[in-house]
Amino acid sequence: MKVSVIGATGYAGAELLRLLYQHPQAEVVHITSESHTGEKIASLYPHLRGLYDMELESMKDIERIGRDSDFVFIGLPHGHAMEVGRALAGMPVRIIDLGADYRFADTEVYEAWYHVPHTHQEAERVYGLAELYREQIKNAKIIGNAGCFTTASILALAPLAKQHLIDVNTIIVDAKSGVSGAGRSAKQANHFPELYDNFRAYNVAKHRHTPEIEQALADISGEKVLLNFTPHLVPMSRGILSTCYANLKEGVTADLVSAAFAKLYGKEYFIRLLGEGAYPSTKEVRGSNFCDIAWHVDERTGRVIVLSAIDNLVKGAAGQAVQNFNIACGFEERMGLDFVPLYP
Ligand SMILES: NC(=O)C1=CN([C@@H]2O[C@H](COP(=O)(O)OP(=O)(O)OC[C@H]3O[C@@H](n4cnc5c(N)ncnc54)[C@H](OP(=O)(O)O)[C@@H]3O)[C@@H](O)[C@H]2O)C=CC1
Ligand SMILES: CC(=O)N[C@@H](CCC(=O)OP(=O)(O)O)C(=O)O
Repeated sequence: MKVSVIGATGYAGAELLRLLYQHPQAEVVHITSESHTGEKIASLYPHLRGLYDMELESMKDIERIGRDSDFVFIGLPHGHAMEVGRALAGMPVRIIDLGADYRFADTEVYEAWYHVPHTHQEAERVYGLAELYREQIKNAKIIGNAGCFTTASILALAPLAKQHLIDVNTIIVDAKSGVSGAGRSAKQANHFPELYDNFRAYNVAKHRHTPEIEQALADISGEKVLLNFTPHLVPMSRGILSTCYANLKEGVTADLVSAAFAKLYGKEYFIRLLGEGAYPSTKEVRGSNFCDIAWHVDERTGRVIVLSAIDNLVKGAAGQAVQNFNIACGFEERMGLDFVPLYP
């Protein structure tokens, strides 16, 4: 398959190049950047030196890139992928967008939280969370790859929402991310003295991943879902740990909770069920496409606490995009993704 990466100079795009390099069925034909057109990717990411020889191109001639490609991966900030999607709409090329433009079924929700007009409302799109939307992904023209915090949090709660074991309107998601989640461009909050030896929450009660988690859990449970999501920034480069709380319904036991996880994920290679009472950690999934999940039933409070860990750049972005690419192509889902986590 000929593939191109739009926005190859971002952290998500560069991680895609790392993964695609050793994918046996993908050949990268175009990589783009608007601010480094004409340069080699290794001048920006020396870890890729010797691996990609082509120059970064502008995406101005996106139709030509689309004609040359079976798949286009987009790693642009939200609001920009829609322009690419519209330009390629009449062509056979398929699209996997790592940003938020194609994640929402209801574009009014997107507009309300992202504060930009949705300019490709008619796009036929599917939500790209591989384990939960596999059937829809198979034939999709446009895949809106799930977000990073959202992947960790939805996967943690989906079995309980699906089996109606929790009151979905009592959910609290408390998540922590490494700083690569914020992208490569310089921001004061990500400056070393602000980050180092520090730990803080941000965007409380207003983070854009809130409606994305609500959308997926509502779809899975068949109920309207309102929840609280609080992200935190941790001074590490990669990794997300999501701690999710919900009230258990009357009579729900720890065994029922464990059975719900086994039923939904028992055959999922990339979801590793650590079981009741265990503790996933970001380092145990680092560099891999795994999502490690454990759960704790607190009989005293009647709550369940689910913990999930992913690498934000892999299962939370580029790895999931390749997993979706594999599904869309009918390839073995693990193809090019069978990494042992980089530990310690
Ligand atoms: N980082 C992460 O962990 C995750 C990121 N994502 C999503 O992936 C996308 C990229 O994120 P990330 O790689 O972190 O971001 P970066 O800030 O690291 O990279 C952004 C990329 O977009 C390009 N770009 C920036 N502004 C514009 C513009 N106005 N027009 C065209 N291109 C532009 C940049 O290229 P250049 O300036 O060279 O042209 C660069 O390639 C985002 O939508 C993000 O939400 C999703 C999940 C996780
Ligand atoms: C640490 C950090 O800043 N994380 C980003 C989320 C990651 C991202 O890029 O957003 P998507 O997953 O929706 O694409 C944030 O909170 O906005």
